[in-house]
Amino acid sequence: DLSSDRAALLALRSAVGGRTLLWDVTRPSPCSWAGVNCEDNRVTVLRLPGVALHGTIPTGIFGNLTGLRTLSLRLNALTGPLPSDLSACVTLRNLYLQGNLFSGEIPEFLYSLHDLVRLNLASNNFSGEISPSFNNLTRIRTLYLENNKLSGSVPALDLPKLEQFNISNNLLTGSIPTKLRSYKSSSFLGNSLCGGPLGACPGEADNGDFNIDGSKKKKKLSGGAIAGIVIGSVVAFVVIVAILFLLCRQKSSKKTSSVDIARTVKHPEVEIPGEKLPELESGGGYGNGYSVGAAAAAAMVGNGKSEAANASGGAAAGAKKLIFFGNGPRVFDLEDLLRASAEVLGKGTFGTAYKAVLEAGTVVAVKRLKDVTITEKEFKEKIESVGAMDHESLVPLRAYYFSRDEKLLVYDYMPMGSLSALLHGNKGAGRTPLNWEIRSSIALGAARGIEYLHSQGPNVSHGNIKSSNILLTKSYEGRVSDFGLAHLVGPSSTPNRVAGYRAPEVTDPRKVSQKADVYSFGVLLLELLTGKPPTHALLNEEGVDLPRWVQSIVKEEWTSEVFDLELLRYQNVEEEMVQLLQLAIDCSAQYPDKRPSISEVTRRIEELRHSTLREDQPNAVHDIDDGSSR
Ligand SMILES: Nc1ncnc2c1ncn2[C@@H]1O[C@H](COP(=O)(O)OP(=O)(O)OP(=O)(O)O)[C@@H](O)[C@H]1O
Repeated sequence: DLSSDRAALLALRSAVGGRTLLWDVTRPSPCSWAGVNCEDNRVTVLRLPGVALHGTIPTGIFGNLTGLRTLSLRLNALTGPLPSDLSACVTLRNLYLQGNLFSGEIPEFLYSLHDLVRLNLASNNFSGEISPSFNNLTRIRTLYLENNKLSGSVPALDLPKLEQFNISNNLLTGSIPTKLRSYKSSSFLGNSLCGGPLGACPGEADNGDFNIDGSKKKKKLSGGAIAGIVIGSVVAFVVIVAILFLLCRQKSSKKTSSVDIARTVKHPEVEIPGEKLPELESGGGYGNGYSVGAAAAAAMVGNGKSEAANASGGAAAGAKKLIFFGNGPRVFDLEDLLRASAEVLGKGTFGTAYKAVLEAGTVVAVKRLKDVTITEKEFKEKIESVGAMDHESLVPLRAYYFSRDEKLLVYDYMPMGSLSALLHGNKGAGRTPLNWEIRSSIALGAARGIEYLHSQGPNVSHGNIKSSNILLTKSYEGRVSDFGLAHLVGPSSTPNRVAGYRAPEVTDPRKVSQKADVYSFGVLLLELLTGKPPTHALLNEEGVDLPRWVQSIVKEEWTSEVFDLELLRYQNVEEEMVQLLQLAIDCSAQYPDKRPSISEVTRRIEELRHSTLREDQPNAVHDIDDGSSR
C-alpha cells in the first residue's frame, strides 16, 4: 500500500541521495514528491532523471514498490548490479536506466517482466552476453543496449513489436541474425559484427537471403531464370551503350553554351562545361578553396585559384551585373564575386549553395539555382518581392544575378550554420551543449521570421520550413532562409526532401498554405525538443514520423521521455519544455483549422520564455548538476 511505498522511497532516498533529499518528507503522502506519481493509492511512476543519484541500490527497496509502471533513473551515477528485487515489479512497462554506471551481467529476472514495453540500459557498464531470453519480452517495442561492454554473439531475437533497437558500441562479434537485419547500420556499429546493414560476412553472399539462425539459404536458380538474367543483362548493356552514345553527341554539340559570364569577363582560358554542371561536391568535399572565377560564380568549377575576371575585360560587362536590393552599401560587384574562392555548403532542392570569400574579406553565401524555367521578366518581378522582405529574423537576400544560363542569389553568410547541422551534426567533444535557452531562442527567431512572411498577405507562405532552412546568428538566434524560392523554379525542383515536415493536406508542394507552414514549424519544434530528425529530413538518415511518435508517447503519459537527453539535464525548465511540446503538438495537428496561427505561436513562445527568465534571473538556465535547484 501507499505507506509501504513511502517507506521504500525513503529507503531509496537515504541509499542514493541526490535531489531526493529535497523531498518534503514531512508530508504523509509521497505522491507530491518531485518525480513521484500515484494512482489508486500506489506509487505507479518514479521518474528521477539527472538528479545526481549515486551509489548502489540495495535490495529491499523495489521489492516494495510493486505498483510501478514507469521507472526512470537515467542520467545519474548509480553503480553496481541492478537490485534483484526489481523482479517484483511485474507491472513495469517502462524502465529507463541509461546513462549510469550499472555493471555486471544483465540480470535474468528482467526477462520475467513480461509487461516491459521500453527498456533502456544504454550507456552503462553492463557486461556478459545478450541473452536469448530477451525473446520472453514479447511486448517490447524499444530495446536500447548500446554503449556497454556486452560481448559474445547476438542471439536470434524475434520480437514482433520491436521498433527501436540499438546494440552499437559493445564488444559483440559474429553475424547479425536475420530478423534484426532490417535495422539501420547505426544500431550495430562499434562492434565486430557483420551481415545485413553492415555488409556481408566473409563467405556469405550479399543478398541477405538467410535462415533464422543466420545460415545461408541454399537456393538453386532454374534454367529459365538463368536465361532471363543473361538476356536482361545483354539488353541493359545495349541500352547503356546507346544512352552514352547519345549523351556524347549532345555534349559535343552544346560545348560552349553557358559562357555568358566568362565571355563577359573575358576569361578565355577557362573551359566552361557546356551542359553538365560540375560535380564539385563529389570530388572536393568541404573546406577546399575553389575559385568562383570565370563561369565560376556560374560554374563554380574546381578550377583552382584561376586568375579569372580581370577587371579590364568585358565589352559587355555592363549588361550582366549583380543587382542589389535595398540601400545598403555595394561592397562588391560581380567581378569580385567571380574572383572569390568558394566552398560548397550543400546541395538543396533549388540548387547548390556556396560560401564565397571575397578578396576584401567579405563572406557571402551564393545559391546557384537550377531548373529556372520562367522568363527574365517574371524572375525579376518575383525576386524583387523576395528582396523586399526585410525583417531581422530573415536571412537577407542581398543581390542576384540573372543570365540565360546562370541564376545566382547572394545572401548574408551565417557562420553558425543551420539548426539541422547544430542538432544532428557534430556530437563530439567541443560541441556547444544545446540548452533550453538556445533552443527556445532559435524557436522564437524562426517563429518571428515566419510571422513576418505571413503578415505580407494571406497567400504569402514560406513553403519549405525545415531545420536546414533555419540559420543561426552568433548569439544563436534563429533566422529563416530560402523564402520565396519555390516560385522561381520549375516543378521538378519542388521541395522533395521535406516529407517529414509536410502537412498531410499538401498535395502540390508549390502551393503551401500558411497553416501548412505552421504544421512544418510544429515538426521543427518537435525536432528541437526531441533532437530527432523527422523522416527523410536528412540524407542517408532514417528519421521518425515525429508527430506520430510524440503523440504515441504522450498518450502513454510519459511525456518527459520524448525530450532530448541533453535538454533533460536542465530540469528546472521542464514545465516550459512541456508547454513548448504542447505547442508543437498543436501546430502539427492533422486538420489545418485546428492549428494555431503563427502569431499565436510566436506569442506563446515569447510567454514561456519570459516565464523562464523571470524565474531564473540573473542566469536564465541552470544545469541540474551544478547544484542549483528549484
Ligand atoms: N546564408 C547561408 N549561410 C550559411 N549556410 C547556408 C546559407 N544558406 C544555406 N546554407 C547551408 O547550405 C546548405 C545548402 O542549403 P540549401 O538551402 O541550398 O539546401 P537545403 O536547405 O538543404 O534544402 P532546400 O533547398 O530544400 O532548402 C544547407 O546546409 C544550409 O544550411
